[in-house]
Amino acid sequence: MSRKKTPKTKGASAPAASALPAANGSRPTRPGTARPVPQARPNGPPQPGRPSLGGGDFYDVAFKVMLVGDSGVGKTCLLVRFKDGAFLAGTFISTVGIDFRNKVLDVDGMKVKLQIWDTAGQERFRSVTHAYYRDAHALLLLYDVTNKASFDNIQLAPQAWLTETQEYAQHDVVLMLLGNKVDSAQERAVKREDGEKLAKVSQGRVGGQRCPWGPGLGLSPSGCHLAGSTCLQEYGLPFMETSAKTGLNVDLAFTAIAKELKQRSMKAPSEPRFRLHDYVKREGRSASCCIP
Ligand SMILES: Nc1nc2c(ncn2[C@@H]2O[C@H](COP(=O)(O)OP(=O)(O)OP(=O)(O)O)[C@@H](O)[C@H]2O)c(=O)[nH]1
Ligand SMILES: [Mg+2]
Repeated sequence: MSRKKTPKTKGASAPAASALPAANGSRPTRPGTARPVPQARPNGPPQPGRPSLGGGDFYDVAFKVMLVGDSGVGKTCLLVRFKDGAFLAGTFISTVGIDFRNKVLDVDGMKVKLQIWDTAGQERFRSVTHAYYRDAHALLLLYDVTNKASFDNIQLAPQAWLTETQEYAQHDVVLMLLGNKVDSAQERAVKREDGEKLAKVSQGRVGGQRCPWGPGLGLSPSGCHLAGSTCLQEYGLPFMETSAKTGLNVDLAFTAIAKELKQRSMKAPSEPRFRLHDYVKREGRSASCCIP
C-alpha cells in the first residue's frame, strides 16, 4: 500500500458556529458544523490520506465513523471522552446539525485516522444526518441503558436507527451497538442481556428492495427474510456497554472499529484476519467490574 503523509499541524479542532437553523426546541443546543453535504461515493477500500478527510496529523489510512442514536444517549460525551479523555458533566447541551473530531490511533504500527462525526439525535436534524450516512465507513449505534425508549428506537419506529442505516449507509458499513451510561447502575432500565439479544438478532430493511426470493421461502443464505411485504435482514452486531463518564470501553470501541477498518483496507493483510466480534467480546469489560 502506498503511504502518503500530510504535513503535521496542530490537531484538528472542533468546528466553530453552525449556520444551521437556530435551535427552537426546549433544550439548549451545542453548535455543530454547517458543512456542505458530502458527495455520495462508493464505499470501496478507503484511500490513504484522502483529501476529503482533511489534513492535520500524520496518518497512513483514514476513515469516517458516525455516531447515531436518540438525543441524550451520550454521543457527544462519548466522543469527547475518546478525544480528550474528559467528561462533559452538567447541563445537557444538545448538538445542532453535525459536528466532528479527528483522532489518529496507532494500530499495529500503522497510523489510522478516524474522523468521527457526531450527529444530532433530535428529529428536526434527521435530514442533515441522512446526507452523511453514505460517506461513513463505520456507524456506532448508541442507546442509553437508563432510557428504555432509546433502546427500543434502535429498531422500532419512529426512529428505527438500524433501519435508517440500512437505507442510507453503504451496504458494507461496519456497525457496532453501544449501550451507554452503565455507570448509572441505579437507574438502569435496559439489561445487558437485552442489549446482547438485540445485537444478535437485530433486523434492518434491505435497501427498500424486495427479497430476491419469493414469499414463504424462509431465510435466505444471506439471512434475509420477508415480514409482510418487507425484506428484513438479521445482523450479528458487535456489542458493548460503555460509560462516557468513567471511560469504560470507550477507547476499546473506537480501537476495535479502527482495527476492523484497517484490516479491510489492506489488500493482502500480513497479519491474521482481525475478528471484530471476538475482539470486542474478549477485551470488553463489564460494568460491574468498575463500580467503585
Ligand atoms: N451518567 C452518565 N451520563 C452521561 C453519559 N454520557 C452522557 N451523559 C449525560 O447525558 C446527557 C446527554 O449527553 P450528550 O452526549 O450531550 O448526548 P447526545 O447523544 O450527544 O445528545 P444530542 O446531541 O441531542 O443528540 C448529558 O447531560 C451528559 O452529561 C454517561 O456515560 N454516564
Ligand atoms: Mg450531542
